[in-house]
Amino acid sequence: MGGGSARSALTLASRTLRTRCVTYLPATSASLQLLEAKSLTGRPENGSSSGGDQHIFSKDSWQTLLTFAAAGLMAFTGSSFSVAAGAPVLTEDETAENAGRASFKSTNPRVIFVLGGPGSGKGTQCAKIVDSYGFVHLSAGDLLRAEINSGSENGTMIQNTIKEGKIVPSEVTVRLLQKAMEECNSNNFLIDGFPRNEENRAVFEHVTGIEPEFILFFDCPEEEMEKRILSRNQGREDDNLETIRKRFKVFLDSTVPVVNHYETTGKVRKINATRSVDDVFDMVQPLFKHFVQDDLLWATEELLRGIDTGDYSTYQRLCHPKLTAFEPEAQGQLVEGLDFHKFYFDLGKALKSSSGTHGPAVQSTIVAPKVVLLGTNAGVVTYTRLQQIPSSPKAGHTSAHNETRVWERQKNDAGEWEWKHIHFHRSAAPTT
Ligand SMILES: Nc1ncnc2c1ncn2[C@@H]1O[C@H](COP(=O)(O)OP(=O)(O)OP(=O)(O)O)[C@@H](O)[C@H]1O
Ligand SMILES: Nc1ccn([C@H]2C[C@H](O)[C@@H](COP(=O)(O)O)O2)c(=O)n1
Repeated sequence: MGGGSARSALTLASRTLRTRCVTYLPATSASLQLLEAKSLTGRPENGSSSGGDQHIFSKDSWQTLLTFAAAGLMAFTGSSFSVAAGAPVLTEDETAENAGRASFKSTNPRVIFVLGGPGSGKGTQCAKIVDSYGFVHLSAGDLLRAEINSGSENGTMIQNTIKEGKIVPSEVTVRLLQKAMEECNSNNFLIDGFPRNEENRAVFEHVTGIEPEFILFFDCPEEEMEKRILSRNQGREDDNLETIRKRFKVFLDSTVPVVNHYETTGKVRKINATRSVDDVFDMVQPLFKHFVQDDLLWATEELLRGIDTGDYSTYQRLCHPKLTAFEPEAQGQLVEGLDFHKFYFDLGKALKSSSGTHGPAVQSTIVAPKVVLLGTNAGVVTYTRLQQIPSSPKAGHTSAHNETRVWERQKNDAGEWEWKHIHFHRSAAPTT
């Protein structure tokens, strides 16, 4: 499982760890950091002989920071993955509850507002982003149309407002969006056609407290949008020339000021939407790749937390049943499947219950992570893992391993994207 020795498994199973809040300090002195990194990791590429441009930390000061922070070598505000000793032990029920949660659902949803004139291609591009990047698409217009069709008490008011090309009162739209987000087992949302005006923006912010990651803005001339809408053929009541013209005016008068507001915060990502659907998507994709990388790192952190806490259900949920691995425990053999790894979880549990130990927790820190995507559905994460092991072989001992973990993104039975761990390689990191 990549969790170390049976002794460490005992400690892993004895406490459950909690991730600390993360803050990064801007690093300022690369040369000093490089010098100290050498003394910490002993990586030859960190030495002066390999030259300042070749070492792994030189381009990413935050990665360097992680290294020093992990070693307590500098003023420290966190690491990409650090766990607090002394966190409460989870009950069996709590562990089971964690296991049932969606991988990336947290209290901090990732929201992207998608704006652009009527017919600029928002819905079309959102569908492609959903397909490739696993976001949930919430179209404010679709939610309002569904509300009309549901026969709700607001239905007639919404219908008349839409027919007029006007904007529905914000509390109605925000309530629908909030409900849809809550019902969704995801943390990544594309909110399309919203906020349509300043009031939409203010009410959403007030009610949800969510700040968008960025605003994806499709820029398209009116003639092109008009042409597209008139040949859309979806039977929409507002796709007639008279209403289209009104919608264009509302867009200019009410939505463009919202875009301008976000311009001042540097959050607008403007895309030229006049080209073909595929060309436009090519311009959109770079804005989403780093989310996939973040999620992959997050999945890796969750996996390590599962290992450190002896939480086999988390491990099993994140791993493909045919996971393959090279690790020191396997004596140079490639092992396949989860049984080999489960042994250490079971052993840790058994040792814990026989000794009744409640020592401090094992603490894993990921140092210098690199995430390489292979398309949008596979990726490789490499890093050095520092494990602070309270009891083995001597109190406070730190072990260092280099780990390479390969992940594949698959759709589960509910049609949701999930990362599955399919292969790893773990070796002792050189310490001199
Ligand atoms: N880049 C494009 N080139 C040509 N046609 C496009 C392009 N993008 C979308 N379309 C077509 O234009 C029409 C409008 O696109 P879409 O429904 O995605 O726009 P929208 O911005 O979501 O519109 P609305 O705000 O009215 O809901 C659709 O018929 C779609 O197939
Ligand atoms: N935030 C919103 C979004 C949409 N509407 C109404 C008014 C729009 O003309 C209509 C259709 O929206 P679309 O599908 O074009 O995004 O829905 C609103 O009032 N407030």
